Amino acid sequence: MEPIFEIKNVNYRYPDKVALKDINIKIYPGSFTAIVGPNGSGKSTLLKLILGILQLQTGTILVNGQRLTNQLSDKIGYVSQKANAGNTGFPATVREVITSGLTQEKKLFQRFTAQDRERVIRLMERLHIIHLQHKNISQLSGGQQQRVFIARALISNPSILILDEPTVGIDAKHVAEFYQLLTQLKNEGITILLVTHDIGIVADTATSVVCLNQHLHFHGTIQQFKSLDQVEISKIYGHPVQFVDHNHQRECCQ
Ligand SMILES: Nc1ncnc2c1ncn2[C@@H]1O[C@H](COP(=O)(O)OP(=O)(O)OP(=O)(O)O)[C@@H](O)[C@H]1O
Repeated sequence: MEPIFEIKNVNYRYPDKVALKDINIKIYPGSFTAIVGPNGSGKSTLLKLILGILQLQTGTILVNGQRLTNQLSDKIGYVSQKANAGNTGFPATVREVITSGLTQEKKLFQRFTAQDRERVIRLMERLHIIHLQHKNISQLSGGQQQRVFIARALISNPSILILDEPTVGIDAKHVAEFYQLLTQLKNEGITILLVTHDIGIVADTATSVVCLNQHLHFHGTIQQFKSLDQVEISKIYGHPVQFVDHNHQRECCQ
């Protein structure tokens, strides 16, 4: 199988800080990859390079074997770290927020069609937010808002969904529902790339794991990741990280 993403020999430095050193990663279609690592380890920088928000300095990133272009970036849906917290004062309804995800594929002044409206409704049904369609986004809980931002990212039918710490500020019950939704999307064939601090949730939902700390410290399947011992994981994090058994599953306390 050909990788959907190939990151080759990528280095990145900000004026006063080296963020990434010699990163090589292959991501395969239909996988759910969690990118983990301590604060400041380069996770968001890597996502921004993949998304073309930051320009590559060295190395290459291929999507479906090609360098990223505007056309290819339509295949990627993105939910940013600030998506829920930053938009709470935004005066728009759920339906308007999701419809705004279609503007990328519209030409200037092109109107939304009945088909577009139908697509938005079908997606709201699929994500169980149809009952919220006329509510203002600011009236929703963090978990509901996050579903809406995922819907906005999915409306252009991307084959890849990239999320940067999407559950910050969301309570435990809604976090669990949120990961069920991501698992459902993965089962529907969407490739998922998720930056998170939550290793416990990763162990339950991801199929592969990338551990960053400037360098690539680990890249393998979830089974290989679970078989790493605590000393190895603590080395990656630069401080002790302890796995505990909870309901026969390993969870992680940092
Ligand atoms: N615009 C910037 N200018 C200068 N340095 C930056 C900039 N953005 C990030 N950095 C630095 O680059 C390093 C990597 O940052 P990055 O945001 O990629 O880490 P991260 O793993 O996503 O962190 P966190 O988990 O805290 O969100 C950090 O030391 C950070 O301070």
